[in-house]
Amino acid sequence: MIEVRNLNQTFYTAKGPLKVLMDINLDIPKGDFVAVIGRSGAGKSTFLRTLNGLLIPTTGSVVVNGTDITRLPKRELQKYRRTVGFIFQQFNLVNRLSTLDNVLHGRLGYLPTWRGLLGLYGEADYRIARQQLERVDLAAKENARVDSLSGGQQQRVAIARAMAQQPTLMLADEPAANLDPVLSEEVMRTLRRFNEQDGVTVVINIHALDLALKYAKRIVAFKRGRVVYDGSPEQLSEEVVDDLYERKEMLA
Ligand SMILES: Nc1ncnc2c1ncn2[C@@H]1O[C@H](COP(=O)(O)OP(=O)(O)OP(=O)(O)O)[C@@H](O)[C@H]1O
Repeated sequence: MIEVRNLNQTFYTAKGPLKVLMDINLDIPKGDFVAVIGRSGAGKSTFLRTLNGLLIPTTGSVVVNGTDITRLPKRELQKYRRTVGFIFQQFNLVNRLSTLDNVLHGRLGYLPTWRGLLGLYGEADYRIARQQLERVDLAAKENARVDSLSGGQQQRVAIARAMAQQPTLMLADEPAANLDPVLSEEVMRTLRRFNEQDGVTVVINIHALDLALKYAKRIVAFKRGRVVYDGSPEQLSEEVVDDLYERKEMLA
């Protein structure tokens, strides 16, 4: 369970303070699948980075299973981040390495640093990595250099790597943005499958509203740093969407 309380994020820029998140209050129960939507600059990525402990909020807290992760000592924060998978728009794989080696990177947080540096993974790490590769249908490609795979396959490798972390929370920042519509659906289906089969909580930033409505269990809409909708995909009305994307203003 994630409890976001009175979260505010202000960046102090050369042009003065920039309020990016304002008074965010959300409860995200285990196993939820949340799509965060909103216009560019609404604060979606900033919100995700706060959930991952990458950003310390200006004020407020993010309590995960009883612990406020925004004020953790470095070591504890590293431990927390081991349990959070992060999927990026640009896949963030190591191109010159094999598919399997990339998935094994998901195990690094469980290894002492020296073993990680030498790539000395244990049997269990290989087993977990191969299991995840199988689940994304890429077992046959384990020795292939990852940059020889298609974009959709690379994103599936990235998902397998995140799943190899055995995360309780999976964050994804526009994971389908660089993919064609068919591959985008495939990535969303994969995330939903892991969400349902493993009970992993998923929070995803996404511009494609159709995919958000089809695959998420819950929509959270941000407008200029505030939550303006939090509810089911079914109940998200045209009016809210128009207002969110300021469509009427744009057409006027
Ligand atoms: N570290 C930072 N320092 C200063 N400003 C920042 C920083 N990070 C983000 N911003 C600003 O905060 C605002 C919100 O950015 P954010 O990336 O969270 O938006 P977003 O909703 O994810 O947008 P997009 O959909 O384009 O990714 C933007 O104006 C951005 O320029």
